[in-house]
Amino acid sequence: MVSYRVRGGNVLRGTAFIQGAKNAVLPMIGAALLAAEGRTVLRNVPVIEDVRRAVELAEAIGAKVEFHESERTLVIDASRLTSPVLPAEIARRFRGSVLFVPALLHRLGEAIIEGIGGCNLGSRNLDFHYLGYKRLGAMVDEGEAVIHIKAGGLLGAPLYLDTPSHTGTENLIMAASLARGTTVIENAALEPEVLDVITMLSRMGARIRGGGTGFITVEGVDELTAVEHTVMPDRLDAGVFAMAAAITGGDVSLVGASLEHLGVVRWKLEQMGVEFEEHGAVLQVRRDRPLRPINVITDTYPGFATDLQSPLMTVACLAEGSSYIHERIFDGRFALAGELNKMGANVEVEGSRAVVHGPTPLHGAGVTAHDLRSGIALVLAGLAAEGETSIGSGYLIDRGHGALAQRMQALGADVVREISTSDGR
Ligand SMILES: CC(=O)N[C@H]1[C@@H](OP(=O)(O)OP(=O)(O)OC[C@H]2O[C@@H](n3ccc(=O)[nH]c3=O)[C@H](O)[C@@H]2O)O[C@H](CO)[C@@H](O)[C@@H]1O
Ligand SMILES: C=C(OP(=O)(O)O)C(=O)O
Repeated sequence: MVSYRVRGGNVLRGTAFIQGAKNAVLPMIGAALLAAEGRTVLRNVPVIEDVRRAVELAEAIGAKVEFHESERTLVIDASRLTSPVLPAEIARRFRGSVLFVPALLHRLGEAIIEGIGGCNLGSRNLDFHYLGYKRLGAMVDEGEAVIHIKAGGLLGAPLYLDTPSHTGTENLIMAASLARGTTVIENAALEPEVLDVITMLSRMGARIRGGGTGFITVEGVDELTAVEHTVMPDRLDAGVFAMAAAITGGDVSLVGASLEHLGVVRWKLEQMGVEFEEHGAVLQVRRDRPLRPINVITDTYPGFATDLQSPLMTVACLAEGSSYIHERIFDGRFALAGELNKMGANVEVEGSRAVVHGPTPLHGAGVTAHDLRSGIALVLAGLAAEGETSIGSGYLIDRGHGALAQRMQALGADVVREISTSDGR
């Protein structure tokens, strides 16, 4: 059992290194499995549990994978895939397992999905994925426990997404890249991670136009080759460290953060009183005035990222007035409110809306991470709280943030990662 212990009150100052993006590297591992020859090299890979699970899953289907963690580099040899089964015990532990399906369909003609994990955020449907595969010519059998997808050679087709699904767009682009003929995907996702995946696939030989426009055209090719690619920085990790500076009234330099990728998050934090300054490739973030309340509506990119809604809720607890949050992407993403209230916050939730009545001084407590982002949001709460906060289910935080305690400690925070055995030893 992993937990995080945070003693609050320290003002964060110094330099933090932003990791590579979780939500880019997972589809890139899926893309690497499309290459039937050679070895793919991925650099700037975040050392997080989701990547470790992805490595295990790739090995389970026959790929040879080396994760050189200290070099943050993955070397993937997918020349021999041997099993179409994504086994439950690995696949259920992270969402990225769903991104292995296109490679299995092209390389082995079928994918057998025994489970799909990821954060528990309410309904997380995959109907756009399945509908897309069907339109490309696959047969999808959605059983109670196992999903079986079969494809005897995919054919390009016009596709659309009801809403611009992040992994849905990536999966359909990958499926279309080796399908015969042309595929057009309407209402495609615009996230920077999706564009980074398109860049990698294009280097591999895929013919993809329209990334970032919402209309993507893919001309199928016969094969894709193994390449070297550097994963983009993680804008969610950057957003969290910016908010850590904000909540403690600190001043931090973020190496590898991009203001462009932060988008609306930057404007919202500025409205709250946070200052950003770019010094070449380093982003400085500081806050030395009282926090103002904020209104936030989450949306697909370029809207406010739902994954940063939880950390922002924590920051809003210290703002001088009431903040309003409308969560539009997931229908179960407010479990954090109850945990923050245990720490002295006053957050009211009604349906998809939350009101954060600030400012409320926070005090340390024993709290639980319900998902990755509520976990990191509780670490932020602990930084601002009086006394000690203990955050359980820390594995969920480790799914998406590597070396968190060390990186926080480097800024002067008192954050410790602890491991205990289940029998209390
Ligand atoms: C590994 C990864 O990249 N995870 C990210 C990805 O998740 P993920 O790709 O799972 O999120 P989606 O964009 O697909 O889902 C967004 C919404 O669309 C709905 N939907 C999606 C697909 C579908 O076939 N049918 C359907 O109804 C979902 O239920 C959800 O309400 O994007 C989310 C939204 O930015 C982020 O929070 C996750 O961090
Ligand atoms: C929801 C998230 O991840 P996943 O889609 O991997 O569950 C997240 O990163 O906050």
